Amino acid sequence: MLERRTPIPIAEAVKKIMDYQLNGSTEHIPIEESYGRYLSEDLAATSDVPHFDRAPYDGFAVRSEDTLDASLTNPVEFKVIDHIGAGMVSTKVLDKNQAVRIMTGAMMPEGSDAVVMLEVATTYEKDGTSFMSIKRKHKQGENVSFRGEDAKKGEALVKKGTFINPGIQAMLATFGYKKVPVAKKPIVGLFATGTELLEVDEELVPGKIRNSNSYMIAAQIERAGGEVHYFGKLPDEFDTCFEAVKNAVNEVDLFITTGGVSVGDFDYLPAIYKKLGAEVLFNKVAMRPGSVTTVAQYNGKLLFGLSGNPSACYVGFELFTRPIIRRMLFSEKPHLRKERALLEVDFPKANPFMRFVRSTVSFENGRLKTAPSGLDKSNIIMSLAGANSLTILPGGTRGFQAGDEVDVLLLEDQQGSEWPW
Ligand SMILES: Nc1nc2c(c(=O)[nH]1)N[C@H]1C(S)=C(S)[C@@H](COP(=O)(O)OP(=O)(O)OC[C@H]3O[C@@H](n4cnc5c(N)ncnc54)[C@H](O)[C@@H]3O)O[C@H]1N2
Ligand code: MOO
Ligand SMILES: [Mg+2]
Repeated sequence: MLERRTPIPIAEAVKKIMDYQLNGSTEHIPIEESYGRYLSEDLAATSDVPHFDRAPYDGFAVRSEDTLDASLTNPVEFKVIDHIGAGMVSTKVLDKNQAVRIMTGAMMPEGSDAVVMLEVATTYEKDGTSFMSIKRKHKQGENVSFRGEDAKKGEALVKKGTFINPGIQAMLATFGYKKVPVAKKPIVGLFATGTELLEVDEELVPGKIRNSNSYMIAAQIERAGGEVHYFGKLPDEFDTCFEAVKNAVNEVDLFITTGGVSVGDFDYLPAIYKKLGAEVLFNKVAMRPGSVTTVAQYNGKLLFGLSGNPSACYVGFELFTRPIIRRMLFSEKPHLRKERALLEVDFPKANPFMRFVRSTVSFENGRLKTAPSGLDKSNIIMSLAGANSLTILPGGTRGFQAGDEVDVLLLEDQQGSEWPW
């Protein structure tokens, strides 16, 4: 007899997964390789930045008190006693009406407390000695980049779990991180199931299709921050699949299969979970697409039985697998970022289940708007290419109209949501 499946609300399904407090771990990698990884420790400033007062302009370091009488009608003259570039340190101590020619980035000489920009100084020589004069006064601290103005030692800067962007790389370098503590990428195992599946380089033959899910999911795993361990494709044969899954699960942190989770005669995943003795957390979710998404727990490992239908598979990954990967990357906001957007088209048909429409969000006059990125059926592949978001249409008895404000989940965003449900 056909097993009846009871759909559970999506929030409940996501919660059941997130209740598995899978821990991330740290590894130290060369800073050159850290772009695109996730910090595994909070970052604080290990020194003041800059760690000395310095000139932000090319010009002359002076004592501001010596400039007080300078005016258009009364130029004040300074004797130039030294000449330093960035990285050089003057050994001179400024005395009355003395200046040091200084370049951007050089340390302020002792005694100086202001910088005269080259453009406002008149320079000349008398008997082989350099002088400059100015026609306006400079305040104490004028044109000085002070120690600690960028960061103070001990100041909290970035939280762990943050995506390392080019700016964070600059920060890491500034604080001397030759090796960077990052979250180890969770290893996500992947099998595609289906006797109909051809390899990418195989010619099309009647009844068979090229396996696209593996490549799609592999890219999604990488986008989420995980490492793909692709085991290949499997035919719809119980024993072959059972043995393959049983052996593969032990080699990875999380495990994904695509296909074979529905109620077809060759949909073996439910029976495989049963024979393994895995605990099924849910096997039906009140959502479209991806309603057949099945998640099980086996020896503390989560097994994601994603639908074979490409769009259902895609959505199932983003809603259920992505957040646990991000959690293992120490993120405090592991779910897709949720925003409000204006619908650009009508969806007249009511749907009992919550729908996730592959969409393109864009900005118009500072407001987000959203439109489907293609045909909205779960077996459709082409609509995935332009999808940078999932538009959420809650289930119920009514449809939606262009101009309605709806929630969208952003797929390409690093900020995330703490809990979007
Ligand atoms: N009687 C019912 N039939 C179906 C139901 C249902 O509730 N009752 N649910 C439908 C829904 S919704 C979905 S979604 C699919 C889920 O099917 P499976 O997860 O079991 O996946 P398969 O049957 O293996 O494949 C479905 C579909 O996707 C194609 N596919 C599979 N793998 C790949 C791949 N790697 N690359 C590209 N395309 C793939 C496959 O050829 C099928 O066309 O079940 C419905 N049926
Ligand atoms: O799981 Mo199916 O629509 O729900 O694609
Ligand atoms: Mg099936």
